[in-house]
Amino acid sequence: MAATKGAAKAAVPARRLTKEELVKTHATHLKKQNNSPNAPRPVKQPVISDAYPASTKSIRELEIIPLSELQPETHHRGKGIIVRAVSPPFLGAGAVSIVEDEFGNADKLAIYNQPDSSILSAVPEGCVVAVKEPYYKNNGAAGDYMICVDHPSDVILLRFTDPIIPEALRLGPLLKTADEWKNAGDRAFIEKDFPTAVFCYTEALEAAADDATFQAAIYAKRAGTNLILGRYDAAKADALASRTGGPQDWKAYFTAGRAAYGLCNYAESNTLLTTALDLQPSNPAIQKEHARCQARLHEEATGEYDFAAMHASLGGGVHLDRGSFLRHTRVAPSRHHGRGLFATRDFAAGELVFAEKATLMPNQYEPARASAALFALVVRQLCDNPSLAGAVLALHAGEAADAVRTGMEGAVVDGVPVVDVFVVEGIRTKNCFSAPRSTLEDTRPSVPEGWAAKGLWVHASRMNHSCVPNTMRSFVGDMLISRATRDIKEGEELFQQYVPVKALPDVRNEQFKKGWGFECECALCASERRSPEAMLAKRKELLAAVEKLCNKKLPGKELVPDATIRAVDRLAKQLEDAHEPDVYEGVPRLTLIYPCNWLVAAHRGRKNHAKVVKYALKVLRNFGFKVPEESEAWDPREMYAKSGDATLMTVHVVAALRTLADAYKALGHDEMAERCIEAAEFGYMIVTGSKNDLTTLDK
Ligand SMILES: C[S@@+](CC[C@H](N)C(=O)[O-])C[C@H]1O[C@@H](n2cnc3c(N)ncnc32)[C@H](O)[C@@H]1O
Repeated sequence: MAATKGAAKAAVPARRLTKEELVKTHATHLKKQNNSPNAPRPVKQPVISDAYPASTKSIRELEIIPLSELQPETHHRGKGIIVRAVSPPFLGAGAVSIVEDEFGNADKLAIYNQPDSSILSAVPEGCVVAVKEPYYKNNGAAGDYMICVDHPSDVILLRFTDPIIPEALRLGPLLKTADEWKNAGDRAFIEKDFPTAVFCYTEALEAAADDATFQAAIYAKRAGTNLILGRYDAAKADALASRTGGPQDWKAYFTAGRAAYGLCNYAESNTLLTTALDLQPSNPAIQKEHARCQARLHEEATGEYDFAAMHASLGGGVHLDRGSFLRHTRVAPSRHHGRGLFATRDFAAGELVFAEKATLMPNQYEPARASAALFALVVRQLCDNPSLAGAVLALHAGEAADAVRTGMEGAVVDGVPVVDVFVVEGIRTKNCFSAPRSTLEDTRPSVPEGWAAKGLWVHASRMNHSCVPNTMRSFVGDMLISRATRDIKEGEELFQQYVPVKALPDVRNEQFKKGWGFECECALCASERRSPEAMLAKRKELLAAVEKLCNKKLPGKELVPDATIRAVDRLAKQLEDAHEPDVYEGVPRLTLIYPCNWLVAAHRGRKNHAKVVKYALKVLRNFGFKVPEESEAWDPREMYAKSGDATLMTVHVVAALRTLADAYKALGHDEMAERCIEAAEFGYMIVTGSKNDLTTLDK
């Protein structure tokens, strides 16, 4: 049954462009193509509202139809086509080729979302492909149509000897002997055309099916090539297949160990590298990899990281060679939604809860490109390393994307894992985090906003959102660090803020609803829901008025006039009075933070230290913290541990504490000043992930 999508079902078109017309136009496009190998290729990111599932059938179960039977705007369910590329590809967001079938019908084939590691990312002229359950669409102009392949697993590169290829499309094998294929593979390898090298070595293996020694050598070559391509599953399998039982097997174990390392499977890597080392105890390359693996296992077990070294290494790349420390947290059903992350032991405020290396994070910090780069990387990983697919595919994808799941995602059909790009995009949007190169650097006032990579951390992704969360995440390169913002008990659910929360409860909940499909029930949102509409309206009105006034005169180099300060103070007081004590007991008062911070800055400019103290304390209170009294002997860390379960930790808390310290110092209250600095530094560790002094805040 053919299924139409969008426009009403059209019949077979009366006229399509002829092969000559197609080839001629294609040739003009090819002339304009940017052939530079380093030219960035755009990514066609799928639009979830157009979602359709990936084919889950083998090409051998489908009815093969001629191109002439394709109907526009139709998904040809139950059918397939087999075609040969008769042109070089035009490479843009996809690879567009002119193809023909066994009857001489020609058409345009656009293949999207193939990883660079696949030959099909740039379909070579002459190769034969099968497209499963093709989607055919009009290209705008009359007679101009295109077969459009979004899911990478919907197109299969056929081996030249595959009996499914119709007689008329057969070229016969280009090369005949195993040696010829091996040599072709070696040539491709030298030219750094690794996908072609893998293809040729595969043909060589087939051609030498009876020669185990020859095969072992080819497996070793293919293992090395797959390792370079980042196809670690295949590299490991090939390496192990290259074993002969002799002393030279150390090479097989060494390659397999490096492949397991690439999969971040350090326990398995350690076993394989140890075997390699047993066979070649004095080999320095194995010793080095083995030591590296031991270091990862140590990090996984202890959570001991040299954060200063991690920051220092960022110049050399953002993908840090570190293990993930996850062992004191676990994924379990949550009463808020699906599954959540839970503490498996007590944590003190400030402690490292977990640290996770990105499952996937492209080194792309340009805001316009970051999302597409992550999407492409997830697709690539699912195609290239099926063993990692489970953890990614298990993530929540949102209702729209979940609706197209067939349950076959990740299953290998026709030799490739089923990859559904709409499910991938759903997973990306619901689970990715924006990551600055370093949160520490990001707290500098001079850093431009919005410069962040997008990445996927499958463990951290399990955390549900709270506006007053008990953990806070930060980044160093592709490492996500999660620290406790207050004391956490064993068994407690862990929460994080998905995005910096907006002050008004209706505005922020609208954002959650739109972005993630939920309404927040954290202590703050639950409290604020108890406040009548009229009070919310009053707070909104006062907030708008005070913001307008504050924005007219931002405290900077010039002194703010007394009259303006008095007016802001009056409005801030009214706004404070519009917070019902029973509703806001023990929870933040977010609308008050902006005017209070403004008043801190205005009074600081006038060196009115007592007023700075007054308003900085209010800022802390408005983030939900119990503020220190001068008369009390307080341990600075208690501010985090003993302020209740509804505090909101941000860098503004650190800044307020530091300003408070300066004001106390100016007033001659040295002890309070010292304690505030200690509290600020402790808070800065929570914010940035590691111990740092406060100097970065000024740069
Ligand atoms: C990154 S996932 C979090 C893990 C998710 N609970 C799971 O089962 O995989 C994001 C999704 O969790 C849900 N979610 C997160 N925080 C929530 C909360 N506070 N209340 C209700 N649902 C929430 C939303 O459906 C959101 O799209």
